[in-house]
Amino acid sequence: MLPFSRVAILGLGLIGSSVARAIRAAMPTVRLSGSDADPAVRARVIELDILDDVADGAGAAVVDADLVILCVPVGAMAAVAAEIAPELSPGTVISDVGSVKGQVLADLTAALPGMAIIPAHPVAGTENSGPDAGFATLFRNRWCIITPANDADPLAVERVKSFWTAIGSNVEVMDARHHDLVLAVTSHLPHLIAYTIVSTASDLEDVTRSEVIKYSAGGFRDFTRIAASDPTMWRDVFLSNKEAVLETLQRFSEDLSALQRAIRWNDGDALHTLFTRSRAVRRAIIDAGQDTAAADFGREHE
Ligand SMILES: NC(=O)C1=CN([C@@H]2O[C@H](COP(=O)(O)OP(=O)(O)OC[C@H]3O[C@@H](n4cnc5c(N)ncnc54)[C@H](O)[C@@H]3O)[C@@H](O)[C@H]2O)C=CC1
Ligand SMILES: O=C(O)C(=O)Cc1ccc(O)cc1
Repeated sequence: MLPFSRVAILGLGLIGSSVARAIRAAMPTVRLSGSDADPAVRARVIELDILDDVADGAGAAVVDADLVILCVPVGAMAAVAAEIAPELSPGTVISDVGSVKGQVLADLTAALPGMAIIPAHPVAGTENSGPDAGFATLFRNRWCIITPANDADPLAVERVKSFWTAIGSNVEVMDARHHDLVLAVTSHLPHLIAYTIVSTASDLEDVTRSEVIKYSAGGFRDFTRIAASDPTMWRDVFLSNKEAVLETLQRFSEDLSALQRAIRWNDGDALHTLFTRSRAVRRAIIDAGQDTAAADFGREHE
């Protein structure tokens, strides 16, 4: 039996449109509605024909839905929740895909008292945005972390778990605060570092912009992919996960200072030890089947 039969998706960019495509592929009988604040996105989604019904407003999209998924930047979750509040039927499950969970759980709980709120974070994405960037296999074999409050309805949690499993994800349930700490290290800090490196390189006065582009081999090129990620989305991530990001950044700055000292004092052993440890982390990720670059390449050519 399907966990949900009428799903509404609010925010039809990379993630919202991918969720829609994945539902169509895995659960074709589910009735799909949705909306987006941007009229150009709504028009494009109608052209792409990935939903049964594209409404002009979020309120109209959620009428009769048994699952509503908010796929907007984390800073817009509270406003969207307030907009849909009067239109929700009792028993509707509310979820989201935000990259930060503590703030979103608090915002949704405040705006939708008494509703079943089961936040989720598919740890899958790309640097692209908008409905054309989405694809049905985005969540296949990727983790989706579900972060319900302690007193959440266990049946609603099970239904959201089944939903993500049906579209190919591996599901883990975690406390929202713990999620935010883990993701600060594995996702938010790396994005901050990529934004900084690209900005530093293009600011350097003795290296012209064209040289940065011309000689952007290997490492720098990889950083530019991450640094091309959506500015609104990432502004919201850093402002919503301030505490964990600042804590992680403090640790990172200390480690960077230690490296600086090792280089200054020709401490080759310290450098070698650190680089050896890092290489082991990369190998562990590959052994665990979590290196997604090859998989992404495969998908683009499916
Ligand atoms: N991009 C990624 O790789 C991943 C993103 N996420 C999360 O998914 C969410 C969506 O991100 P993307 O799909 O990448 O962004 P996107 O920029 O591709 O799509 C977001 C859409 O939300 C719409 N929107 C913004 N404010 C709105 C409002 N008040 N009402 C209705 N629609 C509104 C925008 O017009 C846009 O079409 C974010 O919370 C992000 O943190 C989660 C996993 C991966
Ligand atoms: O493109 C990449 O490398 C990403 O890291 C994608 C991504 C961005 C944000 C998330 O919350 C989850 C995944």
